[in-house]
Amino acid sequence: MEAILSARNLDLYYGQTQALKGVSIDIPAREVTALIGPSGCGKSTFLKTLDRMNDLVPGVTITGSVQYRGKEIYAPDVDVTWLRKQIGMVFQKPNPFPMSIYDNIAYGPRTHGIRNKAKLDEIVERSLRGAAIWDEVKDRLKKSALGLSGGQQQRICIARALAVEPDILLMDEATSALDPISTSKIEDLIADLKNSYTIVIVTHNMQQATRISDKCAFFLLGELIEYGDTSQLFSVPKDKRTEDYITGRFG
Ligand SMILES: Nc1ncnc2c1ncn2[C@@H]1O[C@H](COP(=O)(O)OP(=O)(O)OP(=O)(O)O)[C@@H](O)[C@H]1O
Repeated sequence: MEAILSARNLDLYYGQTQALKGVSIDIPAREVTALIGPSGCGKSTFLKTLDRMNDLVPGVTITGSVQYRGKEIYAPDVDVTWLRKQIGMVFQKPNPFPMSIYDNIAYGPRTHGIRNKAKLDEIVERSLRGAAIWDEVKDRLKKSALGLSGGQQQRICIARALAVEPDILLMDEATSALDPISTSKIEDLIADLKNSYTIVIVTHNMQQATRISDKCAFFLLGELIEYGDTSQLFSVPKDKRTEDYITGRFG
């Protein structure tokens, strides 16, 4: 297995409160890894450590190691802008910028210095196609992204993430605010995207984890309890606590 992201003995404290306890994990390239576990167990915190989003939170202390393609992402010489270009994030609530669909997608490439109109047009079309929303928006690219439905807005956010050609996509409960049809479209999209990208998702929905993930990691109270192939984790969990969680005995 080629690990694209590896955490070792990762501890994270918010002030005095320990939210991650000695997490060690190898996340494979071009697969979907799902992080599951009850509310407050540290799933989002762990996801955010992977592109250093916790750095912005005052009072956070992080020890241990996270490597992206063998490079320590917490090393002092790491350019966080570069890191976040490699590792994109899609949030729970669709958050398109208050601007046109076109400008939403062109935003990232423009900040990275691309000005050429033909080049931007190409990136916008490729990204919207990649996020399976081109046909729905191609005739209204100059209209505000805020006029789209929630499910469409979320695909715009995925397209915006794809526009800077990331290596990895992190998704924090990216479908929990969406209706079942939009959810199913995004799940289909994730299945397509894993041919080209590594995807790590946080989900509360265990059916979703079984439908779309290859690997699954179960967290409890900041600890990684069990990690393995999704089919195995859900059919023959190794740890009693995993079994209790997936059978609905708690959480
Ligand atoms: N910015 C913060 N400051 C202080 N404590 C925080 C902060 N963010 C999260 N926590 C705490 O860290 C722990 C883990 O939270 P986290 O959001 O990572 O859990 P989660 O598993 O993603 O939960 P949920 O499923 O409810 O989103 C919780 O106890 C939470 O209260």
